[in-house]
Amino acid sequence: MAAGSKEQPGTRPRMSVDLRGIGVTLAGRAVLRDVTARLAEGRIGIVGRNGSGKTTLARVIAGLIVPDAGDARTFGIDMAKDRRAALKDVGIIFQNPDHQIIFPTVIEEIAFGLAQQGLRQSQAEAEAQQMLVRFGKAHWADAATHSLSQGQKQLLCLMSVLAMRPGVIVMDEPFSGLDIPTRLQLMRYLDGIAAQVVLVTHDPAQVRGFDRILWLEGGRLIADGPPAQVLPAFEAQMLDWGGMDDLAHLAH
Ligand SMILES: Nc1ncnc2c1ncn2[C@@H]1O[C@H](COP(=O)(O)OP(=O)(O)OP(=O)(O)O)[C@@H](O)[C@H]1O
Repeated sequence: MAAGSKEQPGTRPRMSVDLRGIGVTLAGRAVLRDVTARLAEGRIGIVGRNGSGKTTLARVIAGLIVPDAGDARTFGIDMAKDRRAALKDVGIIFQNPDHQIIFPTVIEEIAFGLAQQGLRQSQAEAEAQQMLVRFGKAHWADAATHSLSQGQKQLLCLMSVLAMRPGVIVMDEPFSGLDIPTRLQLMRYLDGIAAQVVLVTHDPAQVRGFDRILWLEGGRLIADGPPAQVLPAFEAQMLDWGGMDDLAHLAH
């Protein structure tokens, strides 16, 4: 684990996810409504209840969903229209690593994205091996991906995305299957990377040290600000709703 291997802050790219009036309707239901935010900070947390629209917003940012209303740009580019730019500039880590991993061995999985970016296979595998070394997992190279635990698969997804050096990494509940030491190691590692991180979570503890928090409720942005301002209100509201017996307050 190379938690100490911080990249130079100066290498951090100019970052900007620009969301203007984003609306998404799925199966006839408004899932996101008029979400506007310009995200220039290095660490952004998106919090909200089940069904509040967090994953949908993460997918819009990554260019995987075209909004029905509004405009979404990352580094000035509409990632939904320019998949080549999206592949280069935006990394996404899904909630379920089984939806992401496609290759039989670890080294092939990490090398794939690098080859897609234009590296020769031998070069891609050499860089993939370096990424494994960085995480103290050189011995995983030939391991069968299906034999990894859920947490190990999440780590593999993270290494695959980091290897491609995206400007923005969008992570949807990336720590859900991880034990505490692995989660802490990964969070420490994330602290040191140059890319902008947009992290979706239910758990305020995971984003307390972040620069900015977006709170979604019913597809709307109901709070947007520093963690010290947004998270206490979010936690109080969650406890309040959690204490109610009226299930109508649960997400749809
Ligand atoms: N493909 C789809 N078709 C229809 N409805 C969808 C689709 N995807 C999501 N939804 C609905 O949109 C709403 C928001 O879903 P989303 O996954 O964005 O929420 P979330 O905040 O990430 O939830 P969770 O915390 O449970 O992962 C939910 O009510 C969900 O049922």
